[in-house]
Amino acid sequence: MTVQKRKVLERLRRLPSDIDRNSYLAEVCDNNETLFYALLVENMEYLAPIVYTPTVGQACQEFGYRFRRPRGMYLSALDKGHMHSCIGNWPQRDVQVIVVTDGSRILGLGDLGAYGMGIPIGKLALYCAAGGIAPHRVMPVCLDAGTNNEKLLKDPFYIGLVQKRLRGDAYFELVDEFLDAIRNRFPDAFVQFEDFSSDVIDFLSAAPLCVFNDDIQGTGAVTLAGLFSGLINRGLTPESLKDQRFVIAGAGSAGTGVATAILQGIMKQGLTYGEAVSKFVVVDKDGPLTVDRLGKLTKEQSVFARDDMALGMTLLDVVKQFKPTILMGLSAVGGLFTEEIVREVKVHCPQPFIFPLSNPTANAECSAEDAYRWTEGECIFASGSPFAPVTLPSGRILYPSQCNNMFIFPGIGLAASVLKLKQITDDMLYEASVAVAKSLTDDDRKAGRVYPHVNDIRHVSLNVAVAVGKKGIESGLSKAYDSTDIPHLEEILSSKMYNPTYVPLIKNADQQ
Ligand SMILES: NC(=O)C1=CN([C@@H]2O[C@H](COP(=O)(O)OP(=O)(O)OC[C@H]3O[C@@H](n4cnc5c(N)ncnc54)[C@H](O)[C@@H]3O)[C@@H](O)[C@H]2O)C=CC1
Ligand SMILES: CC(=O)C(=O)O
Ligand SMILES: [Mg+2]
Repeated sequence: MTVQKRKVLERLRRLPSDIDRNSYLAEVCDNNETLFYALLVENMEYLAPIVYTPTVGQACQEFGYRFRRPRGMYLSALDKGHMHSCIGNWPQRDVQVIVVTDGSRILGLGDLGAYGMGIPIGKLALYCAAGGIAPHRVMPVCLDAGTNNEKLLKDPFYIGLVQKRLRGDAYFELVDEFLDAIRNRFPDAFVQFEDFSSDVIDFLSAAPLCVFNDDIQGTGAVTLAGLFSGLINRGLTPESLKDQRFVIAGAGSAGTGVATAILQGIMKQGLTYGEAVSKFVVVDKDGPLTVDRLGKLTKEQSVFARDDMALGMTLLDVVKQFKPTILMGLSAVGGLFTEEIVREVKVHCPQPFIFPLSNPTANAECSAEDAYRWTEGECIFASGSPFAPVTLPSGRILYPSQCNNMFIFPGIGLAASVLKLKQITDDMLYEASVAVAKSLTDDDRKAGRVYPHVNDIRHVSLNVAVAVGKKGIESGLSKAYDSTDIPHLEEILSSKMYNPTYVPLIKNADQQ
């Protein structure tokens, strides 16, 4: 395979843009899956931004024009009443990990309808390469309930249903029928919900299936991990999480998921619920979440409603009043963190955390270069999509970190599929955060990183799987293993990881 890999890499380097590289890699994957995964495993830093965020965003936007061959299962509102037979037609018999989207909120790009299929495909590429799930055991799914994106409804290449989105009962019946069909054919499958608009998310209790919402749970866990390692880098202990003050811009699935995970993390350091909740201001497009908005907030948002802020306050006003030590963005609004806002944070905290987590790159609340410049290189920076190292005028080089749920979901999927976990609990997610924080190397820390290098993602995913699996077994939630297996978990899980190598077509005499 060595020459083949070299050839593909050379061709990739000669292509003019990342979107061309993305299309070419899709072709490689269609023609030779083993080669594709071998390349991805060995060149994660180079290829993850092409297969995954940020380029996958453009791939979704241009999905119809670039479409060559179907990959994954498209289930539309027209399949209502037939989903059992549709799922029955999937050619592989041992599906263990499913990523499903309805395309209603793709990264920070809004409603992309059936074009959203690029996301389950990209996520599952990482499940295979980083989490070691064999490619024949994964299934990307797009639930096509229509789209409200006028541009797509007029797009001659649009591949989805040309109709407005189903809402209410009609929509939930579609999702229910899908889940029912999965339960019927793949009862032990792990189902990841991805990029569903926050106003329709209500599936986390799809028992007896093991379901996981990546945007809420995965993003929460990965963010908490970066806070732990950032505090350690600053010479503090993880317990000092309880002394931080958080402003989170964005109160959708990701923003509230992050706030909830940190809240639980703080309570584990000994604070009461009331004390912990007072550490947060969560802001949405209308300003801070406040008690006078309670009737209009979701259950998850209501937790963070405050009585000392006013509806309509700007982010700058909030920062001035609350004096956060940590500023996070999950708003999908590119450039939301202005120079004035970031400098204001630094007035009260000399070494703040600045985490613009929205994807893809154009939607990040600020760039790495801006955040470092505006804080004289003193901030801890992490973003959802990768940024290149930044050289300050002094010549000092700073290495931004990538805070993306990609450090969490492949490991959770590995644990869930091997151990046949019945559910993913908050305790497991907390252990996943700790495992990511512990996976940093001395070199990562020396470079000021708060997340592991992406080239280590396979190892990080194994660490996550071991931590989550151990908690799962201890909680009696594994259908396949018990407490006697805990000491051997790492060996068990690593031995089950898919390795992209060619299998000999003709067996040697001693193998026959
Ligand atoms: N780094 C990572 O691992 C992840 C990043 N994300 C990113 O988070 C972003 C949001 O995702 P969701 O929460 O699912 O979307 P969403 O659409 O549910 O939520 C967006 C939120 O931002 C708020 N918002 C809009 N304009 C704002 C403004 N000017 N100021 C403050 N808040 C504003 C909205 O009111 C809403 O509460 C996306 O860009 C997505 O790519 C999501 C999951 C993981
Ligand atoms: C990373 C991810 O899941 C998102 O941006 O939605
Ligand atoms: Mg997502």
